This record gives sequence, C-alpha cells and structure tokens, in this order.
Amino acid sequence: MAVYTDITEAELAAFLADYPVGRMHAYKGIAEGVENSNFLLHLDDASYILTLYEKRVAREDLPFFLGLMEHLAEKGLSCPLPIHRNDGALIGELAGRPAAVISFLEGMWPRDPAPRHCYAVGAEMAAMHRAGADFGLTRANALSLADWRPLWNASRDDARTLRPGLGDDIKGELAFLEANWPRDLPSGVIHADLFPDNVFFLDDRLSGLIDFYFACNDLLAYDVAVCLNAWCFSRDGAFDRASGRALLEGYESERTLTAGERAALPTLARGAALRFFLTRLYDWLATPEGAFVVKKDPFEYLRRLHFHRTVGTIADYGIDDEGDEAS
Ligand SMILES: Nc1ncnc2c1ncn2[C@@H]1O[C@H](COP(=O)(O)OP(=O)(O)OP(=O)(O)O)[C@@H](O)[C@H]1O
Ligand SMILES: N[C@@H](CCO)C(=O)O
Repeated sequence: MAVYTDITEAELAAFLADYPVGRMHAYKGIAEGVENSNFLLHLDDASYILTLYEKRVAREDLPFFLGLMEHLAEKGLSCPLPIHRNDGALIGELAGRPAAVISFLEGMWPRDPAPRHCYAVGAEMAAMHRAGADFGLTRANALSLADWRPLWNASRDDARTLRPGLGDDIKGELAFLEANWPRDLPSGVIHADLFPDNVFFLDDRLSGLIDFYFACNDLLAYDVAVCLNAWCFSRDGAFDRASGRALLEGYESERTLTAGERAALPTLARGAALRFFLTRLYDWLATPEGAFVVKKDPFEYLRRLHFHRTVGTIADYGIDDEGDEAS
C-alpha cells in the first residue's frame, strides 16, 4: 500500500491549477510501491502520475532525480517526463509534502522474467548509462560500501535471533568487500534499483523504466550487478544462466564492459546482494506486525550472496563467452 498521505479533490484541483495540464476527470491512489504516495491522474489531455515524496526521499535530492528523468526522456530513453509547473519549477507542494507530476507510461512489469526481458533491460540500462554521461548534476550513492557497516550495526542486535551464525557471516562479508571493492572502474549515473517492478513491458517490448529515486553516481558495472541479482534467479532461488547471459549480451549490445568490469562482477554482485539484504532486513525489523505493507524477504538476498561467494570469476557463472557451457 503506498498512499501514506491522502489528498482531497479540492486540494488536488488547486495544486493542478499551477500546471499546464487538462482538467481532471478522476484520480486514484496506487497500491504498489512502498516508499512514496502515488496517485494516477486522468486528465482530459492525458494520464499522469502524481508523487508525494515521503520522508525517505530527501528534498535536496529531488532536483537530481527529476532532472535526470527529464534528461533521459529528452535523449529518447523510455522513462517518465516530469511536467514543469507554470512558473517553470519541477517540484511543488501538496498536503505538506514535496510533490511532482510525471508522465504516465503504459505497460506492465514482468512477473516472471525470461531471458528476452533480461536482454531488453540490459540494453536499456546500457543506453541509460550512455545517455547519463552528460547529465549536469551529481549525487553520491547513499547506499554504497561505506554505508553497509552502519546499516548492519543498526540491525545486528535484533537480527541475531533470526538466524544462528548471521553475525559472523555478515562481519566476514563486510571485511571481504571493504578489502576487495573495486575503485578504478568506469563510473557515471546509475539507476541502482532496476528491479523487474521498475521496468514496464508492452507485449515483449520494453516500454519504460521508472522509480529513479535511488539513482546516483557510482560504478556502472554495479548497476549490472544489481540486475544480475534482481533478474537472473529463478523462483526456486537457483541462478539462471540463460537470463544472466541475456542480460550481459543485451548490455553489451549498447556498451562493452571493460576487462576490469568483467573481472569485478562477482565481487560487485556480492555487494549488491548485501545492499538489498541489509535494507530489507532493516525494514523487516522496523515494520510493526500487522502494518499494511508487504515486507520483502531479506534472506532471499542472503542466499544470492552465498551463491556469488561460490563464484571465483565471471566464467564460473557460465554466462561469459569463454566460460559458457549452457546452450
Ligand atoms: N510513470 C509511471 N507510469 C505508470 N505507472 C507508474 C509510473 N510511476 C509509477 N507508477 C506506478 O506506481 C507504482 C509505484 O511507483 P514507484 O515504484 O515509483 O513507487 P515507490 O513508492 O517509489 O516504490 P518502490 O521504491 O517500493 O518500488 C508502480 O508500480 C506503478 O504501478
Ligand atoms: N527493490 C528494493 C525495494 C525498493 O527499492 C527491494 O526489492 O528490496
């Protein structure tokens, strides 16, 4: 459920009077998503998404997120176009929250991603990396290597009871990642949360990327590692080589990975798995029983992390040209 802040029709009409958009026919809250309050607006010129930014999105980061969407959309990427208000601003205020109106994208996110979806998301992500190269603003990744230890420290006392040995497991992983994290790879603007529920398809054609609220400047290959975790494991938790291969092939149809990026992929994949384990764990422990939010399983990502630990080089994934055994 993601309507934390409700709005009245009168408040909404007054808010929309500051935008160059048509008259409102209908609006409704959107149940999906967990971070912000989202509404679907049907206006007589088009449909739009209205987002009220809740406390986890810092107001000072909004120009980066909205400016990036506008930059990418203008470069032909399939992502929402933020609508400027009549005074030129991208950010307004509604019900005491910062708010923005963005274009509505048609499509559905894939509930059961197949290799063809992975190829398409790989290609679109690489196109996004290229298109982001001349974006003028920067934002550090607030959920990167340096942030994982404090995040673990905030959860570890309560988390110990969840699984025996968890403390030693995470302590060892943090030490490994802090010692081995690559530092000299190509960097730029990344999405950093390109999960299936943030990618829309119409039939089999990718129709849009959404939810840029973790976007930041970081290693480009880290974005690939996030997708390797989010798209390339089957429902039973096994790594799916055909999906992994399709993701990399799609990516490399738009941007070739360097030898350094390929070599670092298993370590980056461990880091990406740890990041989602830690944020899910934090939310799991912080969300009261009975809250009207679907809690995401942190241990799904710990199992992925354990899998990546068994991988020495990218060839061991069986997705690389040289190491490829799968037909
Ligand atoms: N531009 C858009 N076009 C069409 N639908 C959209 C658009 N933006 C958001 N939505 C809808 O709103 C839902 C929630 O959006 P979003 O993922 O940005 O929310 P969120 O609260 O940031 O969620 P989370 O971070 O948990 O994924 C999406 O699943 C989708 O159904
Ligand atoms: N994609 C994240 C949640 C929202 O960013 C996860 O699945 O943990």
